[in-house]
Amino acid sequence: MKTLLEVSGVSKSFDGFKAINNLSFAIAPVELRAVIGPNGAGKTTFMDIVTGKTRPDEGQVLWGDMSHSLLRLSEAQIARAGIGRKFQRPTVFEDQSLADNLTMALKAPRGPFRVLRWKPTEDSGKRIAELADEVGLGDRLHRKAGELSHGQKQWLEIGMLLAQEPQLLLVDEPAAGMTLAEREQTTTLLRRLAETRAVVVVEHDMDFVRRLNCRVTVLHQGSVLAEGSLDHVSANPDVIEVYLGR
Ligand SMILES: Nc1ncnc2c1ncn2[C@@H]1O[C@H](COP(=O)(O)OP(=O)(O)OP(=O)(O)O)[C@@H](O)[C@H]1O
Repeated sequence: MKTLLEVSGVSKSFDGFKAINNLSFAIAPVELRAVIGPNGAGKTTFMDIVTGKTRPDEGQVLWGDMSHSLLRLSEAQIARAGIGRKFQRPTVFEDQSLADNLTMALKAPRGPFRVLRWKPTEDSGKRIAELADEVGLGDRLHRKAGELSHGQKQWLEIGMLLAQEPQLLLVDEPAAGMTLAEREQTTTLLRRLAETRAVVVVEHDMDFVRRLNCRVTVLHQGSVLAEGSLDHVSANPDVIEVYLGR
């Protein structure tokens, strides 16, 4: 199997506490993966390490066909290499229209001078409409982002990430604060996005994870406790003890 991202033997301590402990994780170029685990299992720290926000004490993080190490790259370089991260709280510009938000995202990524040189073209207009369609907001392009529901803001932000054409999308607790209908649409969206790229979803909501219908990695005390289908990991006595059974 081809691997897009390979994390191997990674550890990270904070004041002597091992938040990540000899963690290994790999994802294919086209794959949807859910990461679950109790509070403090290391899920956020794992994403911080992949995106360059936190430097591990040991281990490797390798990326792409050429297995380049990400460890020496800055957060901005890692984003440009093709890793997009969606934080839990949406951070869209509420006073701007959806089209303006998406325009900023199109301009943003590739170095500071791109913003200066960037001019709207017919192509960029088309791309903005495509991005809005892709996240189910095609009919709201000229509405202000502040008028969107919480779930719709999350989709807009995913659209803004897609503007940068990430090969790997990391999504932190998308279901939080969403209505049931929004959660259902979000699972559909994430599954569709993962048909052409790698998507890692960190989530506590087990119904949401079930609907993602993908391979699940269970983290516990900074290591992988179990991996496989949700049914497989749910039947694991260790997983039941530390997470699902509580
Ligand atoms: N910058 C930091 N300084 C000190 N301790 C930290 C830091 N970042 C994380 N930790 C600790 O590392 C452990 C793992 O935290 P992390 O946030 O990665 O877990 P998590 O699985 O994302 O939890 P949650 O589900 O609650 O978001 C926790 O015990 C946390 O307190």
